[in-house]
Amino acid sequence: MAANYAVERKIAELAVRRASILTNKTFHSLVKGTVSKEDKSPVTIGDFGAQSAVIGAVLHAFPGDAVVGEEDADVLRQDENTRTLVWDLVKGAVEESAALNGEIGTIQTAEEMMDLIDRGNSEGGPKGRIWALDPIDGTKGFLRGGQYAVCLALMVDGEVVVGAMGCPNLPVDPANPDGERGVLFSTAKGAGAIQKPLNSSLDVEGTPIAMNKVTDLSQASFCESVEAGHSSHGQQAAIAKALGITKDSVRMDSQAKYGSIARGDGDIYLRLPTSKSYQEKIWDHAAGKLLVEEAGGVVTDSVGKTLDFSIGRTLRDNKGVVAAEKDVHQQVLDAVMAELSKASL
Ligand SMILES: Nc1ncnc2c1ncn2[C@@H]1O[C@H](COP(=O)(O)OS(=O)(=O)O)[C@@H](OP(=O)(O)O)[C@H]1O
Ligand SMILES: [Mg+2]
Ligand SMILES: [Mg+2]
Ligand SMILES: [Mg+2]
Repeated sequence: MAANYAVERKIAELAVRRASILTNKTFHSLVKGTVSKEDKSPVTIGDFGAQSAVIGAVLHAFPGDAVVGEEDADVLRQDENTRTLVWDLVKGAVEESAALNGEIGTIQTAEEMMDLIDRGNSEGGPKGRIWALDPIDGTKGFLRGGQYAVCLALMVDGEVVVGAMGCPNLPVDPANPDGERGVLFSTAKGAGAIQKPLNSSLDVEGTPIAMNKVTDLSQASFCESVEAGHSSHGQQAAIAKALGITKDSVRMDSQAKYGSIARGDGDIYLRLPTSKSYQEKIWDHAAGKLLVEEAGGVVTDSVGKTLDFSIGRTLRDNKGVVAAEKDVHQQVLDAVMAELSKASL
């Protein structure tokens, strides 16, 4: 019988929940402790804190597992002020999530916190149990008050089998955008996908989610990145035209895009390569891709190849992402390939 990964999924949900408490606190505090990384992208005290909160939970439950995490603790080891800010956050989140600590443990000291962050240093690969973690996906969105997500997935022998995603700023009910915010998505391979309010009680099972059945592609809508540097907006507009799509795209940061199409807020998510050299990171796609597949979608790269999570920290054998409901994915992919081939002529 195939493994159902119910325990891993539960732990992933609890880990993401604890980290979301932490990021939500950072979001509402004046101090974000933003530091610029080597590639000029931002990282905040929330990113570091969330990485330790999640890895602590995963390793408490599964001490032998490996983790590919986006961040490392170098800055915190060098800069006492930032370290103290992050440690205050982590301590607070651990205290506030006391009801979860029996299953996901605590973090006792700033040293332990930094060691946990650095346990995200796995190189990934084709064998064994490896978690992929993006402690804050869409850090720019986080800083501008838009969408962001805490994203965690388990890969076994290079295949994504569990995903959990906390989206603290996403409306629980898309029809009521001014209502309650904070959504927890989760999924396991072959077991479907659900969403529940991030602050629901622990025994709430969640509501199954499914992609829209698209019968007429011209009525479909895109979910797209905010940053023009992350996906080519011009080519996307041309693809929309080719498919007869006239609805405005919904723009949002982070893997909340995968969550949104998985629950039917939009229909298609494209990430069109903007540079030949950029390699997508596994933590930017692992949880979201399984959510979409388990909600009735297909996810490939921009030439129709399966995303290969088994070759390290990046998706270096893939270019871009095309995610759509399974009956229309091929049609969308054809339009994407036709448009991208013009650029290489
Ligand atoms: N050049 C380039 N091309 C493609 N992708 C890039 C690029 N640079 C960064 N990133 C990664 O994009 C992650 C955020 O993606 P989003 O879809 O949220 O982008 S956007 O802000 O909505 O445009 C972002 O994730 P976080 O760093 O976790 O925020 C990056 O890993
Ligand atoms: Mg980043
Ligand atoms: Mg990211
Ligand atoms: Mg990130």
